[in-house]
Amino acid sequence: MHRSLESDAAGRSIVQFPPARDPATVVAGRRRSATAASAGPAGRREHAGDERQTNPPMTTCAATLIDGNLAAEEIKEELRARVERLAASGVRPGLGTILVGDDPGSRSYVRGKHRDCADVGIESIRRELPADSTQKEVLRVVRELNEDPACSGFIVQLPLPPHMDMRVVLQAIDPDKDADGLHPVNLGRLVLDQPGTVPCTPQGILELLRRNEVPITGAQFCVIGCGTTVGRPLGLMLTRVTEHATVTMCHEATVDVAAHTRVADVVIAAAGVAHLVKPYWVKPGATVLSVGITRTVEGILGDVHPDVEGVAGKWTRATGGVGPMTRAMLLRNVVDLAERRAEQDRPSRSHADAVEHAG
Ligand SMILES: NC(=O)C1=CN([C@@H]2O[C@H](COP(=O)(O)OP(=O)(O)OC[C@H]3O[C@@H](n4cnc5c(N)ncnc54)[C@H](OP(=O)(O)O)[C@@H]3O)[C@@H](O)[C@H]2O)C=CC1
Ligand SMILES: Nc1nc(=O)c2c([nH]1)NC[C@@H]1CN(c3ccc(C(=O)N[C@@H](CCC(=O)O)C(=O)O)cc3)C=[N+]21
Repeated sequence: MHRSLESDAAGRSIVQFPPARDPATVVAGRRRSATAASAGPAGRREHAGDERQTNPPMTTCAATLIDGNLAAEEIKEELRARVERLAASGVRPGLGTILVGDDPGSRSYVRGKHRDCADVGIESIRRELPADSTQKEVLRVVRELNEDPACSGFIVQLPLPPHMDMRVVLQAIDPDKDADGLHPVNLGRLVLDQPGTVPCTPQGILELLRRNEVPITGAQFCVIGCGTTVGRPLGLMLTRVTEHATVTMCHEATVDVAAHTRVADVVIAAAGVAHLVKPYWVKPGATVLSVGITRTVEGILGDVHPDVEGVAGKWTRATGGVGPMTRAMLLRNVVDLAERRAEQDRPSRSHADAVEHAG
């Protein structure tokens, strides 16, 4: 492998891409000449940067777009039926959100979550605190929702202001009300393959793959990013015996991420680095999901370069893919929690029988 290596201030190796004689640039060159007569709209070149980093726009053999909005709508339809059944037994699920500060992105996510709740009949419980609140004040609201019988599950919108310790706040959530699946008990249950609440985004990714008939068992996955909300739990889920995928996890110290993505049947980009995955990083026909988000003045940029469309078999864009599924899975977690609680609160059949006999 030919690549140029440098070291950063911490002495870690940095790979310069594209390396001058990297074999992938040959692939990119071949693609360029093969498609020279079918150049796509000029607008698709806007983030191309170095010409050698990206393939030219390809209008032929474009990847099939995986539609997260459609799958999320199907899931919401399933949830509406479950919510109606709960309502018939006198139970209304409720989702709580705790938003600290006024980050416009976070505000917009939370708004979206409550719109979704209204859409399927889940009650919304909103708590908002100013950015300069103390951690103690946030913990008080966490405890309040832990105790609130109307709240089946809740989330603390991340990131929290820098003066707070996210771990302390997440640990204060009752694990049986942890709608995000980010409490250490639920992450521990995931490691041990025990029932519990599973984080929304990896759950949404698996659901999206299943509904779009992307093979999982035996497939080679490359997950870029091992953060707590996406990459790390996704790796755990993909390697359970029920999924049995082979997974390579990449992170900032991975020397040559492209070497791992190029051999993958499925690439999941969850690093939060705009347009990280270039077309020449992708095995032709592979499935590529864009999860990481970078907000810019021009709008949302995903971790996957738009020209990947010309190489992938199936793919998602930065929006309309994994995002709506994350929201749908949050609703599903809340309905799961409400059903579990209703089951626990119902007197068991044997107990009810015993009462009847006694009477
Ligand atoms: N679309 C959706 O529904 C959702 C999107 N997101 C987005 O997904 C992204 C990931 O979220 P989260 O898991 O919380 O992220 P974190 O910030 O916790 O983790 C990011 C991970 O990416 C790795 N990384 C960063 N830069 C590179 C790079 N150049 N090459 C390889 N790996 C890299 C980091 O490596 P290291 O471990 O070495 O630091 C780390 O493991 C974010 O952009 C977030 O906004 C999150 C939730 C839902
Ligand atoms: N406790 C917590 N749980 C989270 O799940 C959580 C979080 N904090 N902090 C931030 C990230 C990010 N995240 C997204 C959810 C939906 C979309 C989504 O629906 N996006 C739309 C576009 C939305 C827009 O245009 O702004 C789409 O992809 O089509 C995106 C990102 C959840 N996160």
